[in-house]
Amino acid sequence: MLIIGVSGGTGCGKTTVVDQLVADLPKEAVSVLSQDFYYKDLGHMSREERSRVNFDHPDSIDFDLMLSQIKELQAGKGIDCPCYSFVEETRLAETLRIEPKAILIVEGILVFHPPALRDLFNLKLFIEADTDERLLRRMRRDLSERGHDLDKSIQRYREVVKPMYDAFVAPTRSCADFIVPNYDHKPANTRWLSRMLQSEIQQHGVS
Ligand SMILES: Nc1ncnc2c1ncn2[C@@H]1O[C@H](COP(=O)(O)OP(=O)(O)O)[C@@H](O)[C@H]1O
Ligand SMILES: O=c1ccn([C@@H]2O[C@H](COP(=O)(O)O)[C@@H](O)[C@H]2O)c(=O)[nH]1
Repeated sequence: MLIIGVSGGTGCGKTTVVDQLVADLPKEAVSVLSQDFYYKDLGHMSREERSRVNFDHPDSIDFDLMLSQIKELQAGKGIDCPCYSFVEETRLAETLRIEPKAILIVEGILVFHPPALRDLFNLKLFIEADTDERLLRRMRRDLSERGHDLDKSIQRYREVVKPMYDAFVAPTRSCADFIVPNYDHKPANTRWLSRMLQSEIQQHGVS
């Protein structure tokens, strides 16, 4: 199994780039794991307490579970991974079945942070967009999809998102094999990678 890590700051376009790659590859050859699936279960907290959690600090992610599930996939076993609701700010009761395939893409702001996870990747991509563009994309998404209001979104960005990006995300840029630009209305070029992965699949099969 080839494991590809995709990271970069909030709003840089990780999901967009991963979707592009998935669309270019046979669906029986690729599965995707998002770091977002592994936000810790906060069901024991009130709404008010959950809204004060720092979701940009590595401690907010259950990396032990994430690592053990990736290792299960590597061993050829399917996993039931947790589902997370951004609107409820906690884990949902349902799980998502993911089967092992030839290529596993793992994406998230902090996936290059823990050395044990970083070392599992055969290829590391860091997606890059200007900071102001990332902020605008994030605000639009927070308001339209994640149930935040403008004040909450601005406050979180200032107090948590930006400082945590500087402390934990930006330093991992240098460990990436490729920096992939994804600027405003100039979609990232991922054709080279799709072609490389297609030839890998042809040589080694889909599982
Ligand atoms: N090159 C681009 N130009 C304009 N908007 C983009 C571009 N890439 C992504 N977006 C938009 O920005 C938002 C955040 O992108 P997304 O892929 O979810 O980022 P991430 O997963 O890194 O947080 C989405 O609404 C997406 O459609
Ligand atoms: O309940 C939550 C959990 C996380 N977030 C924010 O999500 C981003 C990471 O996701 P991206 O898709 O990479 O933007 C992180 O910056 C958290 O602040 C949230 O808003 N609510």
